[in-house]
Amino acid sequence: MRGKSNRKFKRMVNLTWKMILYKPWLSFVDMILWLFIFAYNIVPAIVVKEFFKKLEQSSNIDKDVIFLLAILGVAAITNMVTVYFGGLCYYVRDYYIKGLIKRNMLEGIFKKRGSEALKVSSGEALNHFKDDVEEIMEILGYGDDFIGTAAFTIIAFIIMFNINPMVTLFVFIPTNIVMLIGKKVSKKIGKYRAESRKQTSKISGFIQEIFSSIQGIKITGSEKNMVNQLKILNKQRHKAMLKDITFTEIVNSIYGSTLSIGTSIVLLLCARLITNGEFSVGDFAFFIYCMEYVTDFIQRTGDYITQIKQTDVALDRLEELMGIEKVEDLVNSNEIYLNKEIPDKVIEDFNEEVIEDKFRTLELNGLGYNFNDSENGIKDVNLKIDKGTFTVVTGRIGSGKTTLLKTIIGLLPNHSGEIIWNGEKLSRTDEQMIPPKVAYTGQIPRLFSESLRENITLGESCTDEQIEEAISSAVLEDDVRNMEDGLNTVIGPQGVKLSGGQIQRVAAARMFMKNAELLVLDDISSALDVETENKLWERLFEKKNTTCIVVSNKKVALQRADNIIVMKDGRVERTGTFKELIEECEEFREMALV
Ligand SMILES: Nc1ncnc2c1ncn2[C@@H]1O[C@H](COP(=O)(O)OP(=O)(O)OP(=O)(O)O)[C@@H](O)[C@H]1O
Repeated sequence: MRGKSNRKFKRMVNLTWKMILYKPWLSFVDMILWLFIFAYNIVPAIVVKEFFKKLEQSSNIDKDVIFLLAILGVAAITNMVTVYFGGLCYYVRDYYIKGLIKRNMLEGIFKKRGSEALKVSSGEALNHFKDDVEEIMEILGYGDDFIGTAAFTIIAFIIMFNINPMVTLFVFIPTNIVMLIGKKVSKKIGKYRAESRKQTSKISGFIQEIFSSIQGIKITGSEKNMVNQLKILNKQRHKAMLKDITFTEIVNSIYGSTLSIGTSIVLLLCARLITNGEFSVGDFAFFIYCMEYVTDFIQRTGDYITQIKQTDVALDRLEELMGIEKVEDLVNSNEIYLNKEIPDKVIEDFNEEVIEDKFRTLELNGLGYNFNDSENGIKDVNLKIDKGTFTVVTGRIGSGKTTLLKTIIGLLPNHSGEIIWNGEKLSRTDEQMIPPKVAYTGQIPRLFSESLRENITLGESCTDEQIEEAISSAVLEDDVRNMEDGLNTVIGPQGVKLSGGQIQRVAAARMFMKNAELLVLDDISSALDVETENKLWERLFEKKNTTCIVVSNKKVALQRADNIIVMKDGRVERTGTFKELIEECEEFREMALV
């Protein structure tokens, strides 16, 4: 238990320190300004004290009184100016650090294997990007306030103690009581905050799932069920939020009322002392003036303790989202290009392990991948694929075809075995098996709600001929001709305006644009009629030197294959040509002759 809180303490210190060091000058100026803003309040307090002292001595408004009033005016203007610049520093630094954390989070997610990037829905992930990053930044803001009000309180304490030690102690004793209460209850604040964040994320995730399955909901007439589920989730969130806010407010009011009691005691004491002549009206004014700021210090100390707990929750959530042990690494210094263009080199350097030599062979030696330590996945796959060949991976549902392809191209990591390119073992397949060497089209292609042209080119500049060639290879030319705006037709969210077969071929055209040496296609012809599918393979074979690995159970593809891999229960059952397998492999015969 102690070890855990030690780790959390170290984590918070490291994180705060790293954030400060990311913009050291801005942080330094920000801290000095806020220290000054809070500590400077002692000036009007002293002026008020002197003002009342003067009035006690004489009721005439002489030039000393006017001088004191002038100082008050200057102090107010100085305060306004420093608050303006303090705010500016704070928000500029806030902008940079939030940008840095979000940049590093995005990099972390992009650097993960494609199929393992996010453990939560994208709606939930967006919540992490917004709320959790906000909570992390708050720690600096509350820290500024805490340090500033503490500085004021120390100066005020010294002056007050010199005036009257006993009254001073009555001001400061409640401070310590509140500190203790804050420490005791801060554990619960963290618990309630974690729960309310969790419930909020659940709702965002569910709404995002509803948006992405509108068709399915309509077809099955499940609108009412969806609304009911949303109501249930809302109720749970309502409960969690209510607990969170109520508890936080109760804690805050404890801080407030403890102080009010302390203040009343001081007022009673001062009244007696003034009557006895041991306390001047000026001293009394000074105490009352400072009391407000000391109260503020106590309130902000409480807020700071609460914020530390809330930031801890955000850090735990980010560690889980990113699958990292040191969340402080999210503040590792990096250029974020807020005011300038990102140089091409930065984007090019993103994948560091680029393969240089032209494709000749791909070998798989004992390749294996298991989903979440289960038996599901692939085991001990051995294969050799030569340049210019057409390899079809086939097998029953769940036999491991997709997993095999994803492991080859690095969307999933290989838990065992190795992948060898031209005799060289690959170290980071996810960074190496990419265009221009390898191009992949998944089983369920993802399209953007942009035009057909943009979906095919993905924003890269290319000639009309290149696009036409890719469209022709994907047997998409008739479809484009029949579309209202041709290539400029906007295809709607995830391509809702296209048929299943069209979506597959748009994704294929996008892949052909890359002119890759090795093409990997997962069941891309599943929604095509026989004629279109025949054309697709024919055009693919016309491309000299292209090597293909495709998942398919269709005869058209199987009969054209140089080599067929029959998968069963995650293992390679047999390999061979169509003819060989029909004669020798019962598993294949049962599937292919259906
Ligand atoms: N994300 C996942 N988590 C856990 N198990 C999974 C996951 N994805 C697939 N599996 C399991 O791994 C095994 C292989 O799945 P895979 O998708 O590779 O099969 P497939 O042959 O491509 O199936 P299909 O023909 O339906 O596409 C199956 O038992 C499947 O249930």
